[in-house]
Amino acid sequence: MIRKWDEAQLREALRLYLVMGSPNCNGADPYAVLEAAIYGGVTMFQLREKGPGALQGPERLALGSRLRRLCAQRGIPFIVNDDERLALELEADGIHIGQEDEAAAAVRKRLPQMIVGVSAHDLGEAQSALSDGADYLGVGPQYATRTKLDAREVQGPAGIALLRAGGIALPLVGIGGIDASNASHVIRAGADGVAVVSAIAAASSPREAAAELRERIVNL
Ligand SMILES: Cc1ncc(COP(=O)(O)OP(=O)(O)O)c(N)n1
Ligand SMILES: Cc1ncsc1CCOP(=O)(O)O
Ligand SMILES: [Mg+2]
Repeated sequence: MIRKWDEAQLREALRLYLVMGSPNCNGADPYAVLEAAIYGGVTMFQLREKGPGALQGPERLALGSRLRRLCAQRGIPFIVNDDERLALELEADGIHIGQEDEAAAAVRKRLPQMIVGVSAHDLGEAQSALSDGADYLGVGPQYATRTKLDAREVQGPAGIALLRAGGIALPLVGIGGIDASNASHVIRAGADGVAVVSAIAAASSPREAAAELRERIVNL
């Protein structure tokens, strides 16, 4: 089976991963936020339309199609959070699922062509995700976050170092409370990149916020 993104390309794409939906954009148009963020250096995008005020039904689909098209035009992977049906409708490049979502092995089997990302909080979950066929891991929360109210306990970059020391070589990103001040610690712990919501989506200039993050990640 031919996948559009091989492992090396995926590792590169995970470098600066923007995760967001309309509730994260401080009233700004998510399209404008994503467009600016890509100019600033974002390399992958996940539509996570979740939380108070999240769009539903046709409005969600319409937003998803606009963002999907933008990612295709700019050549960056477009991932959908949680919702397999929406991922298929939007012809997404991938889907991200957590420990409380559908079983990763079943999703992998149904969607062999897609990038499958899985949230992992410890070595056991990372090993299961690997044997279930995950393409990458999201590991966190690295730092305190106000974006995900049901997030697990903060683990810090040490959580990533533990996975690497335990033999997990899969592409992975840190997520949770990451901004330009702490991103380098996450990369140094062994992550391929950082996944960010508010540090870019809620910034007064998403373009500048993305550029600053990128600078901190690339010039270590
Ligand atoms: C890249 C990335 N990592 C982790 C998550 C969190 O997924 P999950 O645990 O399923 O929580 P929700 O995002 O669904 O609230 C993610 N979305 N992306
Ligand atoms: C989706 C998710 N998963 C773990 S923490 C988190 C939210 C990260 O948001 P922020 O980057 O604003 O802290
Ligand atoms: Mg989820």
